[in-house]
Amino acid sequence: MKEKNVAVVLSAGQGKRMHSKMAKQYLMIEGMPVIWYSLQAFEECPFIDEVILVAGEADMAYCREQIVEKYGFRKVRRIVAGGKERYHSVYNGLLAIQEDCSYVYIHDGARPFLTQEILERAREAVLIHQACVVGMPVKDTIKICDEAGFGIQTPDRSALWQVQTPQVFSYSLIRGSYELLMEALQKGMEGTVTDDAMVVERMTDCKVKLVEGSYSNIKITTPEDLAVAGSLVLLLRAEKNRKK
Ligand SMILES: Nc1ccn([C@@H]2O[C@H](COP(=O)(O)OP(=O)(O)OP(=O)(O)O)[C@@H](O)[C@H]2O)c(=O)n1
Ligand SMILES: C[C@](O)(CO)[C@H](O)COP(=O)(O)O
Repeated sequence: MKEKNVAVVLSAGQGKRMHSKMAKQYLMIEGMPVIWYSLQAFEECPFIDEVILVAGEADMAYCREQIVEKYGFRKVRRIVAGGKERYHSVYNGLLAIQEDCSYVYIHDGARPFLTQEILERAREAVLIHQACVVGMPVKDTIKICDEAGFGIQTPDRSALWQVQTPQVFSYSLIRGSYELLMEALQKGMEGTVTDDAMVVERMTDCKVKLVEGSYSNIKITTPEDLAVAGSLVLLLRAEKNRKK
């Protein structure tokens, strides 16, 4: 069977930490919306066949007209409504994928600096391991603190990675893991779910391989990230022109 790769691009968050009127994924970086950069990476990637865009219920028409149609993203086959938390949005994206899908590339729409090199490394890893996440070794020392804000433990930094997206899985593995998660949550399972790898870690025996991303593959979360992103776009553009 031919390998079929589908990207689920998440754009249904409210961006509360950005404190802007407009959701952060639609704010501009050097003339283009944040989400444009994320979608463009998949549009340019030769092995991604289609994209499911997950948007806020109130933003679905905006996404279709002002993002997908305006910029001509031909790989976006469906725009589906997200949910309250990131994992609800991922689940809705997964439900929209057809059964003939081989691998799913889940990506935060608010991470605009995804490169073709990262996508290639992720593909190599998922073909071997069935589950991988992009990330980078942490640069700072990390403290675990108590409720009063005192450091109580300093984990060995050499074993710590900061995790990014894309997070890539065989379709059957991630779909099955999310079905189990939804069942467990209904039965009262507690705890936060902040990425997709932890769903696979909790719900299955499958090990998730860490793949080198990039320190530039930042998530736009707070206002200073937007300023950094503006500088990064200019820097990466200059680098690209130098290589030509
Ligand atoms: N219910 C949600 C929450 C988040 N996301 C998406 O998941 C990515 C990462 O989430 P985060 O940075 O936490 O975004 P927000 O939830 O929008 O931010 P905040 O937590 O500050 O409100 C973003 O692309 C966001 O649009 C989503 O699709 N659905
Ligand atoms: C998935 C993720 O991008 C990994 O860093 C991140 O956890 C999602 O964003 P959030 O800020 O934790 O909701």
